[in-house]
Amino acid sequence: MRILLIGYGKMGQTIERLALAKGHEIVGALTVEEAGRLASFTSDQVDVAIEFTSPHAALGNILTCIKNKIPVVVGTTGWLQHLPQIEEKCQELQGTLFYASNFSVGVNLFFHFNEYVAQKMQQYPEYGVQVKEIHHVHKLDKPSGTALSIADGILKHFPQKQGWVNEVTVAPELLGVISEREGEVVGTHIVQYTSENDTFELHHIAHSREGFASGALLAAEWLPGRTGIFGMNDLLQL
Ligand SMILES: NC(=O)C1=CN([C@@H]2O[C@H](COP(=O)(O)OP(=O)(O)OC[C@H]3O[C@@H](n4cnc5c(N)ncnc54)[C@H](OP(=O)(O)O)[C@@H]3O)[C@@H](O)[C@H]2O)C=CC1
Ligand SMILES: O=C(O)C1=N[C@H](C(=O)O)C[C@H](O)C1
Repeated sequence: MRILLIGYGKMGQTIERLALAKGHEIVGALTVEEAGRLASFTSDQVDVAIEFTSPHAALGNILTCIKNKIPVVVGTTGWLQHLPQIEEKCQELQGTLFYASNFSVGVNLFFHFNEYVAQKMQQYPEYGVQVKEIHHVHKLDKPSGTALSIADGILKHFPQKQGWVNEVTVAPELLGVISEREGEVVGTHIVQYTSENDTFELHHIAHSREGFASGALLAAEWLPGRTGIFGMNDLLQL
């Protein structure tokens, strides 16, 4: 497959390594300096683009790919407020987008178990719930995209909670989502239920970026030939 990497940082470089090992071709790897080159690529040259850049760059990159009929896999977090605009463009131009707050198979299993546990725990009001995420100090967005997906999965089953706040809270109508930035931590997510008597946790620790990269590559192999907006549930059928 001919892959265009949009973003050539920690994720772009990990994806390149795994893609070359699987026999794929990298037709370009764009950084900030070369961002303007994106518009010149067409679907004749690229089978799929993989976008891991920064929250403020994702919207423009996605719209350019849709305009140029290049299927695009997006891992960048912190841009979901623009989703309605992207959905509209995608429908208008028959575009192809795959996005996930986290491409690791383990985290997507975690999402599944998180919802199962939330559904059960909602029946036991003596337990409080909170989400915690820990990432490296370079991360630009908070809470992490993964923590927001986890929060959505909890809020769906806790009708008494009206939303989340990015701090510790004891307000029963709010879900606390705590963000910590520490050294080079790849990505840790914890859901914690605590009563006066005990605490139990769902805990996911990414040991490296390979899990994210191999998931993004799986999505890129699956995507060409499809039209619409897809995510990990479509790919993994969990
Ligand atoms: N969904 C998932 O599974 C995962 C998502 N992420 C998310 O992916 C994103 C990137 O992470 P990571 O690789 O660690 O970040 P890095 O900072 O290591 O790399 C970002 C790269 O994007 C480039 N870039 C920034 N803006 C543009 C632009 N407009 N056009 C082209 N390239 C651009 C940067 O260029 P330059 O080198 O010139 O600065 C850099 O090469 C983050 O939002 C992160 O949260 C991360 C891991 C997993
Ligand atoms: O910025 C990162 O590094 C990561 N970002 C994603 C997120 O915001 O959830 C996924 C992963 O945790 C690593």
